[in-house]
Amino acid sequence: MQKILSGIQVKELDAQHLKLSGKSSLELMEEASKAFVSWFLEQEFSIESPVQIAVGGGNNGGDGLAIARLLTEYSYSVFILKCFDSADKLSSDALFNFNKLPDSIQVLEFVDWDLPENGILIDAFLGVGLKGDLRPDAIKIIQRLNEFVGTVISVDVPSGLASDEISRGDIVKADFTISFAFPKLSLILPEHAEFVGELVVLKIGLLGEAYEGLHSSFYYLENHDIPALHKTFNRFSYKGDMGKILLVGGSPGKMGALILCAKSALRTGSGLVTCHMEDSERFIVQTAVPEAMASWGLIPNPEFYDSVGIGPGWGTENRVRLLKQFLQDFKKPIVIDADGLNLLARNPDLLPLVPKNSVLTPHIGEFTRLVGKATNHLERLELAKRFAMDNELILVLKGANTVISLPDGRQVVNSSGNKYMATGGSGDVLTGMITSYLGMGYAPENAALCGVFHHGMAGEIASKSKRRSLIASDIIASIPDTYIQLDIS
Ligand SMILES: NC(=O)C1=CN([C@@H]2O[C@H](COP(=O)(O)OP(=O)(O)OC[C@H]3O[C@@H](n4cnc5c(N)ncnc54)[C@H](OP(=O)(O)O)[C@@H]3O)[C@@H](O)[C@H]2O)[C@H](O)CC1
Ligand SMILES: [K+]
Repeated sequence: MQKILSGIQVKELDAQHLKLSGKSSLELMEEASKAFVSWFLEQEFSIESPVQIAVGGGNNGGDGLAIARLLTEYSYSVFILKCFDSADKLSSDALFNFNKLPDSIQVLEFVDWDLPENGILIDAFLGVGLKGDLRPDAIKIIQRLNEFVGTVISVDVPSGLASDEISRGDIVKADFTISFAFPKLSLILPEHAEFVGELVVLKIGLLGEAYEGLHSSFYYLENHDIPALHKTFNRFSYKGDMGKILLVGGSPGKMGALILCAKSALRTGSGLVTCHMEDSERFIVQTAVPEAMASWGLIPNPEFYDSVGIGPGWGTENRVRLLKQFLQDFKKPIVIDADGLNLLARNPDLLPLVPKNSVLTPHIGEFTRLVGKATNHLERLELAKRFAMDNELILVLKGANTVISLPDGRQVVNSSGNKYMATGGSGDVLTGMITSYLGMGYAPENAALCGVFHHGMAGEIASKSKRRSLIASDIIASIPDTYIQLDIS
């Protein structure tokens, strides 16, 4: 997994990397710009779309100038919007690329810019070199850039966004942010989602020895990390190997949550799924999910199950005794979600009974009730880290970039998923997936990472054809495609 570095560390990395690799910063700029252009070409933006590139005086602007030159090689009409006073204000690498601009590129003073109705705006005004509060001239430029109605693509970070803290005020609102090497911490904070748009991270040769030497407790979970986290099964495997899991949840009017959870566990690969619920509701499960078994009345024998998932749609009335008994009887890691978490929040004496390395999956509301209130997401992530370490639990804080806090202090930021997944039942699907992996004998950390990643990826696949019409069942229906696309048998 790739480490996520802070803005200050990026500076350190740059200097160290150049020293150790013998590469020049100009070579690195060319590499970053080429990676950007490869991504740009993959999007198949119309060649008719004029491309405006807002260029600042630092190396972010230098990237923009190199991108401009490279894009003309692919017949795009490119305009440079000068957001710096004069060439003598440019960094040396930016100046080099300014002088290499082909004559076909028109260079406009920012003040002379007539906002076009459409097209593409590449924002290479300010990158990670932003220091302190924005100066008034920069604020004016950003406000103007935000009046553009076409597609806005920010280079490395949306201009005006600070790398390591919560930013407020004037920041470019991008449709896409194309960040180099690894995401900067601020790009994954929900407070910045409206500025970052869709985040794309492009690999550049910055990740050698110098990068290895820098410490961070934040990691980024991507496609290529996933296959190694999975267990493999052979042709002698039988349904018992694929795990026997118990899902406890549902209540009158909320049986859908348990059903989604069960279906998702089955699609994830569980061999045997049993749902435990109130007597009155058992027919619903038996009808909706014929592959699952139903249990009601007496508490099922925990010895029989490889893992347990508790909470979806469960309600909190008269549940404490049952939850306590599960926690006492079941010694292996379990998954706790939704009302299971609300019960823990109201009965903190139960927390020490939760088996070590269990996976808790709160959304922000549940997190606040269970762990505490934070004034911003950075603070919340710090609370999450402490909670996971102190209680030796895995805490999956759900959101646009779900963060998995591990008992050893690492915090893993998920890269899959999108805005269309914010729909009822999406969390129940995740609970089914993680419980399923635990039941298959995955180490709890791998179960949480695989569950979160495949869940997000299934949502991405489903939303290609569903967009805002996406419902939780569509995520379940796309789980098989995640295995196919990642070549997992
Ligand atoms: N290591 C990498 O990953 C690579 C990074 N690249 C790109 O480089 C930028 C970082 O470049 P840097 O030159 O360090 O800084 P920026 O271009 O982001 O910013 C410097 C310019 O910003 C102006 N500035 C700074 N603070 C303010 C402010 N408060 N208000 C207004 N303007 C501000 C500054 O102006 P000065 O007059 O103060 O000097 C500069 O003009 C990184 O983000 C990547 O895009 C490489 O190209 C590839 C490898
Ligand atoms: K930028």
